[in-house]
Amino acid sequence: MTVSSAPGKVYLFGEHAVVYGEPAVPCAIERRATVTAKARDDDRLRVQTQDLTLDGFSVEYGDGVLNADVDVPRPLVEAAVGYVDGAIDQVRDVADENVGFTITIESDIPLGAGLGSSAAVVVAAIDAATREIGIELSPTEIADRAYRVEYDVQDGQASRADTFCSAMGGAVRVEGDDCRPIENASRLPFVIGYDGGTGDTGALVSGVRSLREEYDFAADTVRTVGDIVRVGERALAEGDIHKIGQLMDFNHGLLSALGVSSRSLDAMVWAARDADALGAKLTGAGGGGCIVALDESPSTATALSYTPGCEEAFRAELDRDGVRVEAE
Ligand SMILES: Nc1ncnc2c1ncn2[C@@H]1O[C@H](COP(=O)(O)OP(=O)(O)OP(=O)(O)O)[C@@H](O)[C@H]1O
Ligand SMILES: C[C@@](O)(CCO)CC(=O)[O-]
Ligand SMILES: [Mg+2]
Repeated sequence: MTVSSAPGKVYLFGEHAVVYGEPAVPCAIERRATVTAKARDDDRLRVQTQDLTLDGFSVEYGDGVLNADVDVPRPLVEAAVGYVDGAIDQVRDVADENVGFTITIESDIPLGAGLGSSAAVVVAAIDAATREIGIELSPTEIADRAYRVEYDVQDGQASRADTFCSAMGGAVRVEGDDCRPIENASRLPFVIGYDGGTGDTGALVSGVRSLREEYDFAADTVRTVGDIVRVGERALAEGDIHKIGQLMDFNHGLLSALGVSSRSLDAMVWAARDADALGAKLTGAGGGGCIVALDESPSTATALSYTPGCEEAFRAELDRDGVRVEAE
């Protein structure tokens, strides 16, 4: 039995635009997905997951047959196991044989809410399952294989940002295939607001793609997000936290123009701004889920906890650890 974990993330800047080759800066946070992999005698895959939304179900499949042990609609089960299934396909590709596994997932990353739960689950699953059969992949190799899974599940519309960040930890910079850690990133006082909802990453990415194809000004908006990131990474290197906050606000405005915000995300962003946060924006695919704000004081978290539509507000520290083995 092997246990590995990998962190979720927030985007300081650049989600969506990163899909079209602009740079982005995601930062790993101390909320993790933990995956236990146990090799089986047969070549089947059994997935057990404990999660707020899925509320604990397990499925088993092999030979194209999928059995859920609870009465969950089949499309939901298929969607839910798509990432794990893809991760195990990658492990089988590395091993060059059809190894079977029982996979158990525990995660404190809200699902489908912009904190990169999918990337964390895939990265941790690839690490745990390869180690379980005696193969040790480097974090960059895990990131690359996890990216291929996200790319497939998101119908060919994915960047390397979430998976690279989860595998490496810390703050990272991703531009196309160029992925690198940001050394000595200044400490950022992240506060997260969560509306309890989710966004469909694939559908939101498709929406931005259509706007970009239809309007030159939408394509310009995507490029402008890239400009914000380029200025933002200099502010990050200089530790200019006020400028970082201002650029986060600008980035949120452009994401909103691209149609990926929502009433509750906007309400949480404005609650944070009213509480004198240095900046606030949605994080990840949007549509519903989480915002990230910068505030050293408790004001933003308190204001968010009284904001209608905000289900949970919490502080998140940068997690310098990427994927790591917890038990072997
Ligand atoms: N605890 C879990 N157990 C099983 N599958 C999970 C778990 N957490 C996440 N997943 C998988 O990840 C999917 C959610 O990924 P999605 O990309 O939509 O959102 P996200 O990664 O949380 O947010 P974003 O990509 O915007 O940062 C779930 O539908 C499920 O397939
Ligand atoms: C919206 C997006 O940019 C981030 C989702 O966390 C999609 C991706 O990069 O694959
Ligand atoms: Mg995701």
